[in-house]
Order: sequence, then structure tokens, then C-alpha cells
Amino acid sequence: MITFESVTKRYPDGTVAVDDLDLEVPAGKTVVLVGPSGCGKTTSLRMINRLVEPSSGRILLDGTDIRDRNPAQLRRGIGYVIQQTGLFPHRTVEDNIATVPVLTGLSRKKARDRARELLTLVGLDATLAKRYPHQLSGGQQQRVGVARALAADPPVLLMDEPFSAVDPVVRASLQDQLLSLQAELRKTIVLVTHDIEEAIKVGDLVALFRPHGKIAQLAPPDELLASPVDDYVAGFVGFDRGIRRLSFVSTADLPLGTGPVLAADTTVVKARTAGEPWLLVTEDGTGRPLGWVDTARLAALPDGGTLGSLAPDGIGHSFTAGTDSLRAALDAAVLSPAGQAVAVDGDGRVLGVASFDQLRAAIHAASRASEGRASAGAGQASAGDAGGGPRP
Ligand SMILES: Nc1ncnc2c1ncn2[C@@H]1O[C@H](COP(=O)(O)OP(=O)(O)OP(=O)(O)O)[C@@H](O)[C@H]1O
Repeated sequence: MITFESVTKRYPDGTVAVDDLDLEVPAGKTVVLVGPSGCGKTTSLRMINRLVEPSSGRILLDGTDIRDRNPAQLRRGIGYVIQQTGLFPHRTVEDNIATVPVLTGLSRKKARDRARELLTLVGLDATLAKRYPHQLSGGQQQRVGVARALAADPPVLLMDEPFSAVDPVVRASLQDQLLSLQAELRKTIVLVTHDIEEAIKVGDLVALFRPHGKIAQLAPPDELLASPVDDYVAGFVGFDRGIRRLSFVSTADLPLGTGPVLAADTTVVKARTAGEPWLLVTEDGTGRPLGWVDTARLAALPDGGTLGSLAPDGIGHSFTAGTDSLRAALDAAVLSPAGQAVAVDGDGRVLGVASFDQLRAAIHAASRASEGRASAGAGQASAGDAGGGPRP
């Protein structure tokens, strides 16, 4: 755990970059520092590995004041990833990654073996090991930067705008990579970004800074979206936060109807009795969705015909109940010709459908639950709340 206790940083020219900061970064969690340019994010981060020294207050790492630690030794337990990667241009990828393990006494051979393992861990092909940094794309260089920071297996990782130098597609994939790495490694991560979407995606907790180094709100992402403490936070979090926070709400308890779900071998005469405006036709045997049929089309068909003889309308997309979020379910309903979201299980078999009314009820229930959580916590985040939500 990293603890800031009343930490202030005043630079020699009088600039107060961080003002009386109290912050707890729970062990094994990702805390994102986000805010406008110049609000003190980088200064706060660099005080953790003593690249910047506080003017007052103290920072504890697992209960020990970091001033009592030798800076070089402290930094060996703290991986550091920066936007410009900081890779050594004249060293190969594997030697870049192996730098710290060699410094700490590992043989060059073992350190290179470890470097290759780490390349795979960060999603790169081990054949890149012999290349030089300039022979890699920007996204690949960033991944090497992460691999290098992980090389000595530090419990703490500091990341300063680690993904901002790459295009949005690469950036999204680096963020996904970080999430899966973190699910496996459970490092204590402090990540700085100016991008609120990135903060919401990768943070267990988000610390949103005001200008001049004060935290406006510290909360799990869904709470930040649902209950911003003031207009500054609401403005920074941005438009459509109501929809965006549905990414954090599970569909596990969403009620599903099965009335309109009929197999392709259902006869037309039976289908007419369903009393539904739209029918979801499923594949015989597999139970997978084939598409929606407007019931009005049944009038023109012989009684003995089957639903499978009709070319159905597409379903847009389905959602996996319990795995996908309420946002995905809502999107599925919006795209469906029937205005109903098709829920499937992990094998793609239809479990039922959710109407707009059912979705609206679930959204209201989620809002009430989150208001309850926010008022119980009075805006204070707890480590136990953080992380592990549904797939957006
Ligand atoms: N060495 C320095 N000397 C004087 N002022 C500094 C120094 N480093 C940073 N500052 C100032 O401290 C304030 C906070 O800077 P910091 O880099 O921590 O902000 P930031 O939130 O990370 O900004 P950005 O998103 O633009 O990187 C700014 O006003 C900056 O100009």
C-alpha cells in the first residue's frame, strides 16, 4: 500500500504543484490520477519513487516512510513506465528488458530468458528480442517499456501517460493488455493520464484532480460516473455518463422473457398463438438465435409451415447474460428490430430476451443501488469496492 499523508510540493519558483494531498493506494489495485494539464499528477507520481521530494508531509510504502529508504534500492522495487518509453536506443529489446535484472545480479543468460518470457506476457512475439527500439512500432515500444518495468518483478508500478503516444486503436489494445496483466499479476499501480475514458477503463479507483494539486473526488469509476460530487467533476467526467456507467452494471440479475422465443421447427399455427408482436426464431438443436420475425408476416403463410421457412430479420447483436454489461444489453435492444435484447449463454444458446421496460427497471434499480453506495461511503472509496466489473 502507498499512503500520501498531507503531502505538499512547492517548487523553488513558488509553484504549488501538489497541495496537502492525502491518498491511499491499496495493495494490488490500480489507482489512476487524472485531471487537467498542470494539476500535479506527474509530480505526485514522481514523489513515490523519489524523483521529486515533497516539501512537506510524508509518503509511506507498506507503512515505511520512503525517506528512510535508499533511493536506488527503493526504485528497484518500483517499475516506472513513461510516455516516451525511455528505452536505450543502442540496446536490443531483450537487453533493454534485462537491464535491471542484470544490475541486481542475475546472469545475462537468465536475464535474457526472463526478457523473452516478459515479451510474451506483454503480448509481443519473442522473435522481436533481437531488434533495436527504432525497429519497433510505437505500440510495440510501449509494450517493451512495460516489460522492462516488470522485469525485476516489482510490487509497485508507476505509469506516466504510458499510452498517450499511440493511436486510439493501439491505445485500446494496450489498455486491454494492462487489464489482463493486472488480473494475473496484481501489482500496486499508480497511473497518470489526462484521459478520463482511460481512467474509467483501467482504474479500480480514480483520483480526479482539480488544478493546483487537490483531489476533487476519489472513487471507483462507476461511482464517479453515477455520483460526481460537484459540477467540476461532472464537467470533467463529461456527457452521457449515465449510459457510460451502465458498463459497470452486471446483467446477471436482469429478468428475461421467453414468450417470443420459438424454435425454427415451430409451426405457423402454433406461432400465431404466442401473442407477441415479434418472434425470436432459434436454430433447432443448438438454440442459437436465427433472427426476428414480425408476427404480421405469419398471416400470409399456410398453417402447417414452420418459422424456419421465413427469412428472419437480423438481431443486431446478442449479449452474454452475466458476463456482458447492462450497457451492452441496452445497445443490443436499441439495434434490435424488435426493440428487445437477445440474451445468450456462453455457448451462444438463447436464454431469453429483455424488453426496454425490463432494461429500464434494471437501470433504475442499479441507479438506486449506486446512490445508496455513494451516500453510505460519502464519496470515500474503499478498496473492497474496486475492480472486477462486467464486460462493457
Ligand atoms: N521542476 C519544476 N519547477 C517548477 N514548476 C514545476 C516543475 N515541474 C512541474 N512544475 C509545475 O507544477 C505544476 C504541476 O506539474 P505536473 O507536471 O505535476 O502536472 P501534470 O498534472 O502532470 O501536468 P500534465 O498533464 O501537463 O503533464 C505545473 O504548474 C508545472 O508547471
